[in-house]
This record gives sequence, structure tokens and C-alpha cells, in this order.
Amino acid sequence: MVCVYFVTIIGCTWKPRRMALSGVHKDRGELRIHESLDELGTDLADYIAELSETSVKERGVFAIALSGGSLIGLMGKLCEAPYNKTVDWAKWYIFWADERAVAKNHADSNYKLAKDGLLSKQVPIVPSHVHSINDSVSAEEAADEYEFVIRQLVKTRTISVSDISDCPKFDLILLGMGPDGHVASLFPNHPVLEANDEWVTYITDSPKPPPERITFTLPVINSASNVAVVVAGEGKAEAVHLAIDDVGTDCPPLPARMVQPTKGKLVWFLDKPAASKLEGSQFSE
Ligand SMILES: O=C(O)[C@H](O)[C@@H](O)[C@H](O)[C@H](O)COP(=O)(O)O
Repeated sequence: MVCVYFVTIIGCTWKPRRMALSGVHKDRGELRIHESLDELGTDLADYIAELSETSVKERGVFAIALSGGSLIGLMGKLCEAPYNKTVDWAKWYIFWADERAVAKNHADSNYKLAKDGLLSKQVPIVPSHVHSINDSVSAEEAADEYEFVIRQLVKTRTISVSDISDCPKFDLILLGMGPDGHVASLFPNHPVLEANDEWVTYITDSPKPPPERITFTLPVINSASNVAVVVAGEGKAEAVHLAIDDVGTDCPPLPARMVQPTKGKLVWFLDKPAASKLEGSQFSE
């Protein structure tokens, strides 16, 4: 089905995509607004499969970082035809942009979420390429250890390196966003937003349970070649508006607004309810 929309979003130029409306915001990246979650899932799977192909062609590997939350369910189509057969899974190296400090078999574990929803499906991911975060040490130790692992993989260029800093340059970092505008475990007004020296850090007072978490810092997120923020539902519409529209500088920016890849590409995958408060947006079919 081809949907035609008439939309004006301030600062954007738009073109209809196969199943979505796609536009490039003047400074907040590409916006892809979908009619349904099913369409969003198909577009997301296409996008990840294309980036994987390009990266494997250029570098021989694909270094991808996942988050938790609804993102993993929305990635489900990747494990179905045609992607289960066409994606070069053996070249994937998988990381987590954030993790909760709980056991790997705990219902809150982002690793468990991804394992149950993706990694355990019929896709030939190499187990030694799955770099989960150590669940048997403190959050602080786990963050240090994870950064060390990433440093070793940057040395061997399994993960690329930024041309303008010493930061790792992941081929793709996938983020969800909470209704408060947090991404990974970077929460509004939290000192973790200022962590610039570490690649991976930890918090012990997350406003969203569980309290102890490990997270990539903003410099790492903003050094990636590609960052996708995947957001669905009306409950997040206000945060989407604050993260994308020109809202002035009276209030500190939401963490999601601080996602500004320096040289990489930012893409927002939204459904219509999540996009409903974008300034000047009027959807009509
Ligand atoms: O571990 C986490 O809590 C997540 O990584 C977190 O950053 C998540 O992506 C957002 O909270 C959105 O989650 P939902 O999509 O489920 O709202």
C-alpha cells in the first residue's frame, strides 16, 4: 500500500517512501514516520540489513550496539525471511549501548531481552561475537571491563575508530527513547550526561528501575557512523517534539536531543502517534 500524506514540519523537506513518510530535518537528522508498527518494523529491518551489507563490504564486519525496551520487539522482522538468509550474520559483532546491572537470566536484563527476541532465533550469529556486559561484578567494574573489551576491539579494528577523537566508531547504535527523553541509560538532568572521559560508565540511581545500570556515554554515541532512535506511541510524542523541534534553550536539552552524531548519520524511526506533536505536522491521507 502506498500512503500519501500532506505534511509540513518546520525545517524539513519530505518525500513519501514506500511505506512511510521520510524527511530530512535541517539539523536533527532523517525522520521516517510510519503508518503502523508493522511498517516501522519492516523499514527498520531494511535499514539495518542495508547498513550491515555496506559495512561488511567496506570493513568485513558489522559492529552494532543494541539498547533495551520496545526496540528489540520492533527489530523482530530481521529474524524472518528474507533477512534471516540474506544478512551476513557471521560478520556481526553485537554490543549493548546500555544494560541493567542484573543477572543475565533476570527479566530486566537487556541481554536476555535480545537473546530471547533475536539472538536465539534461527540466525547464525557467532556466540563469541556477542559482547554482553559482565553480570557477576559491580556496575562500576562491569563498566570498566566493558570499556576495556571495546578498547581491545578498537585496536584490532573490529570496531572502527573515530577520525576526530579516540572514540570507538560503531557502525550502528540503536537507541530507544523513554517518555522523559532518556536514551540508553542517560537520563534527564543526570550528571552522567557530562561523562566525557569514559566510553562506558555506570549509574546507581536510575529513575527508571532497576537503579544500577551501565551505559555508553554521549561521546561514544555521537562518534558512531549511524545512530537510529526508534520511538513509538503517543506517550512519547512530547519528548519527540522536545528532542527534534526548535524549542529554544530555556530548558536543558533532553538526552535524546543531545544525540548529535558528529560525522555520522542520525535517523528517527517514528510511528504516527509518536510524531503527532512535531511542530507544524498535519497528517492527512
Ligand atoms: O535499558 C533500558 O532501559 C533501555 O535501553 C532504555 O534506554 C530504553 O531503550 C528506553 O527506556 C525506551 O524503552 P521503551 O521503548 O520500552 O519505552
